[in-house]
Amino acid sequence: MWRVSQRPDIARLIISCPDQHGIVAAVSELIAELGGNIIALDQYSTGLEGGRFFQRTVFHLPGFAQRRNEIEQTVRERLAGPFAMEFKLTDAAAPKRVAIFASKTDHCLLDLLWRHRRGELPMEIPVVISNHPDLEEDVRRFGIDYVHVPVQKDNKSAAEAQHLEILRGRVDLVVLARYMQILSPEFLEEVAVPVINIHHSFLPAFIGAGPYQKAKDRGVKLIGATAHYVTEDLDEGPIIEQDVIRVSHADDVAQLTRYGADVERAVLSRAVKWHCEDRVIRDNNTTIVF
Ligand SMILES: Nc1nc2c(c(=O)[nH]1)N[C@@H](CN(C=O)c1ccc(C(=O)N[C@@H](CCC(=O)O)C(=O)O)cc1)CN2
Repeated sequence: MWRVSQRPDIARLIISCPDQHGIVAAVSELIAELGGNIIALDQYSTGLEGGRFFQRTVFHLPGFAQRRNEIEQTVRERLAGPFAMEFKLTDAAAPKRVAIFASKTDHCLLDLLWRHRRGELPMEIPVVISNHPDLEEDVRRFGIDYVHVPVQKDNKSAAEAQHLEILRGRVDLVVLARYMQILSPEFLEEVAVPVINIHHSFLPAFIGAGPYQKAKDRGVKLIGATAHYVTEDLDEGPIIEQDVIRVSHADDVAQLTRYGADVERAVLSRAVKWHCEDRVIRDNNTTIVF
């Protein structure tokens, strides 16, 4: 039994544009004219008066892979131009190429590798990069390449240059699985693909380092985790997914860290899966998740 995400000839058209009458009709008519059959469609509008419209359309189109360039050009001419539309046209059968960055903490990294091995995440993992050697053996057991790139205060730009050399042309997404180095604006510009981070707090609470200690000191009754796109503003990027778990006064920081780890890895895996399925659309500093 094919899962939709694996079947050949399944395309996804992701659009955003100023809202106006006739967008859904125009998209549907064009897909039908091209010989496609819509199998899923989600849309959202922030309002007709000056609002923006977002839509994710999944359709079956025999020979899509061979006709992709022609279809993309037709979408550009018939939709993007007339509706001032931004769009992305993807092949659902083409897994996203995802590089994972990690430091010493293993739970988020191993959760992604384990779910990937089980076929739960529609992605390929060409490489894991870490600023520590600790996790190399674990990663290689999954048959995945591991590159140790040490990072110190005085060599950050050289380390990032090495990262870019490893990643160039090989990835569609970078995931920071508790990677404990702040990425420079230059790196984010150069890598030119989305970067997803898991922050171990329920943002916007407790931005930056040591959120579990901050949570303990504040006496919160809920702790959480947040997966977000990375921007140069630390932990302030568009939120993709969050979750929380109850805690009590009796829990010390070590217990908060243990409870939090389960939330972090579930939140990150959901965010990565939804991104790989083209379900997440950025709208300034927020996201729409279909
Ligand atoms: N440009 C960005 N880079 C990173 C982000 C981000 O949002 N924008 N998120 C962090 C992850 N993170 C919290 O989730 C985080 C990681 C590291 C630090 C930090 O202070 N790092 C120090 C070095 C610490 C060390 O060597 O152990 C530093 O980089 O100087 C704060 C928050 C990942 N990167």
